[in-house]
Amino acid sequence: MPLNKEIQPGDNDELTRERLQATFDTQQMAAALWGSDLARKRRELAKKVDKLTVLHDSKDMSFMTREEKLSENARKVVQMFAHVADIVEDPSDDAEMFHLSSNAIGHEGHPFGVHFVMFIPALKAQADDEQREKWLMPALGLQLIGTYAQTELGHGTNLRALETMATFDKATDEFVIHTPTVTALKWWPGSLGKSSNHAVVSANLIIDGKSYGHHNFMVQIRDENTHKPLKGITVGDIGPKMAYNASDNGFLGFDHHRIPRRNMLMRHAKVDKNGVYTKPPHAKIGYSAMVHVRSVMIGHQGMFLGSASTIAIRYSLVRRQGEIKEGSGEVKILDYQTQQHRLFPQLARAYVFMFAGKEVRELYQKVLSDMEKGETTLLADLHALTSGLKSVVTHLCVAGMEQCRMACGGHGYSRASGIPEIWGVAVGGCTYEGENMVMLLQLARYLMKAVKETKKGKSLGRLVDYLLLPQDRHSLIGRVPQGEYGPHLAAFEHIARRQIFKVADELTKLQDKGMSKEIAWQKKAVELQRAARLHTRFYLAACFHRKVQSVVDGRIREALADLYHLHLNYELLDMVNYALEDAYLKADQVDFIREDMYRLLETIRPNAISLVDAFEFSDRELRSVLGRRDGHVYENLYKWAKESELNRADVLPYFDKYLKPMMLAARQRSNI
Ligand SMILES: CC/C=C\C/C=C\C/C=C\C/C=C\C/C=C\CCCC(=O)SCCNC(=O)CCNC(=O)[C@H](O)C(C)(C)COP(=O)(O)OP(=O)(O)OC[C@H]1O[C@@H](n2cnc3c(N)ncnc32)[C@H](O)[C@@H]1OP(=O)(O)O
Ligand SMILES: Cc1cc2nc3c(=O)[nH]c(=O)nc-3n(C[C@H](O)[C@H](O)[C@H](O)COP(=O)(O)OP(=O)(O)OC[C@H]3O[C@@H](n4cnc5c(N)ncnc54)[C@H](O)[C@@H]3O)c2cc1C
Repeated sequence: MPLNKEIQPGDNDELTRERLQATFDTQQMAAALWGSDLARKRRELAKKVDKLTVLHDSKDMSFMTREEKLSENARKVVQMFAHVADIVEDPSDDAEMFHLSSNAIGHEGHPFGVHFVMFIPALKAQADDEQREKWLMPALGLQLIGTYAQTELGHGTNLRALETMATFDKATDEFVIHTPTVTALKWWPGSLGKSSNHAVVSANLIIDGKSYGHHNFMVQIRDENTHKPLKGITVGDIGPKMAYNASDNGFLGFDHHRIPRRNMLMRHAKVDKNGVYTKPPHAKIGYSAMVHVRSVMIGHQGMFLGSASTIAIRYSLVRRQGEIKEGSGEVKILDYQTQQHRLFPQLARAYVFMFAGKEVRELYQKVLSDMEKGETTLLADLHALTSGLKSVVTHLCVAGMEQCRMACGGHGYSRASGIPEIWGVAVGGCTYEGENMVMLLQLARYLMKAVKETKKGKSLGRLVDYLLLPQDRHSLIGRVPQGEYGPHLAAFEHIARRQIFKVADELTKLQDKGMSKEIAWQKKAVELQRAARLHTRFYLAACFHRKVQSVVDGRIREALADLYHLHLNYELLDMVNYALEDAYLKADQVDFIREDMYRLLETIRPNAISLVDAFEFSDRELRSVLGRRDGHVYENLYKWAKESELNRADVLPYFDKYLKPMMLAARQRSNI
């Protein structure tokens, strides 16, 4: 039995030979990546989706208009729910459902995207028991379609400036929801434009003329039967986007629209019938749906980068171009060192992002169950961690995916590669759920508080314990045996700690000179976001270390360790300026890191296909001609191109309408 479990009769021979070189069992690696239970469920659900033709794309989405895309994905999502009990083991398991939707529907969006990822989590965390009964149960039972309407045309980041009003009317025991200006229109919510009939709406709570800041309200926006907007509500689609065009992101305006008082989500903050307001136990508890998405995004983004790496690495083993030694025949492009250097570090990042995604979900679950008991101590840690990870992971993912696209040459630019769409979806993640730079500055706030605690000999939390440790003056990289690469990890720690203390000292100096805290913050904002990035990159490297250490099977651990060591080298070189500034690393150590990285590229090369096969993306899920498991790329690229709508006729009307008359006229002129 070969160790790579993807080998099948009829596959491209080149790929089979590559797969036979695996040093580990790909299904065991899949278990390390996804968790053994989820890996098994993914495998089984993919097989079931393969058999259920009603879940298959009716044609490649690249050849569809937006309306066709919306309709196609609405059709598939309805079929998916109709068959869900036969396909998944536990429909209430978000991870299993996500993988089902990834297989059957893809990532271009569908009417229930925000319903599951924000609307339901908002109800779970913020609705009281009676409200859960009223809306959560119908939402889970698909009796209604919900969205999360927070961002406005004028403001997305600065939530304190949101303008939508929810004014309490004591006489009728109602809130009057109103959009006072054009900039107050809700703008962007997913599935709002044409699909949803309910929304969790963020609006400023106003009682007796006093504003209590924004709170969340349940608002029905469309009639349950006719689907027409209710009186006092204007709603529509905001138009085409870079990608994600099967989602109808929308706008929404209210003209003194009335809802019952009990439509304010009241698990934590409350308003009684006399207009008496009760504060929540934590000022930011109403932000929980955002924290939820930030926590799931990390693993999803890792998956997007894993998909792009799979496509590029498989294709690089099919594509031959040029010779390394003259006369010895064209080589697979993955045999070029530059191609390996382009792709393997992205593969390593995909792995670690998936591991970090798992860790952060565990912390989220813990915080959620604490919150249920009114306990909010870990909320700040979770906010800091998710803010940093969300920003660094999305940024590195899209940079990595772009490398994958370019590594596929011309065919990478074609939608047949599958990379443009997932890149477009992933890059949205740099903006949604908190613009990256803004979220890095949120983490920086936490880090600056941590420095203050450290100076008192205390730690703000587990994530920043390392700030209490003393700084070494010189790195031991290349000075001691490599072992588990401890000196490399220590270098990540050193770089992060130094930048964090450096910027904290600079802030103090500016304030000592009389500058206000806010202006000093502005003067150092770029350095602050750098501190946040370095802290997060250290977290990621340490997470990779924890994962490798936890693996029991020797062959899996060895293959993972190669990726981990490559990651350490590659990322350190990417941040090397920070280590050179204080001469922590010497030039010869940088050379040592480089040479070790080149060695690791060669070590990883024979396992490359098995490391991507271990993601176990089905062809249906990958939606890529270049990334096909069987490697039959060229004949299928030709087949795909023939499906282009432009090939429906040899001559298209625009030729007769514009080009032919122009050429005829030009010929006539030349005959005169
Ligand atoms: C069938 C299908 C099945 C399954 C489907 C499964 C999955 C689906 C998959 C994909 C999903 C599909 C689609 C999803 C795609 C997109 C969804 C995107 C949705 C959105 O974008 S919603 C809108 C998001 N908006 C934002 O993120 C706004 C960003 N801004 C902010 O968060 C805040 O304004 C802020 C944090 C920047 C600042 O807030 P503030 O002004 O109120 O606070 P301060 O800066 O003054 O800070 C004060 C204090 O509070 C702390 N703080 C801030 N936030 C939090 C928090 N969340 N938790 C805890 N603490 C917080 C902050 O740190 C300060 O603390 P300090 O101690 O005073 O320093
Ligand atoms: C695909 C997609 C789906 C979305 N889905 C939803 C949804 O379902 N529901 C919803 O409510 N919203 C949704 N959004 C909106 C999204 O959450 C916001 O666009 C996002 O939070 C960024 O806010 P903004 O657009 O106001 O950007 P801005 O804040 O205007 O950002 C513009 C620039 O200003 C900078 N900037 C802003 N503030 C600061 C600051 N304090 N310090 C330093 N720099 C700053 C930013 O870094 C950025 O460079 C979605 C957006 C996208 C793209």
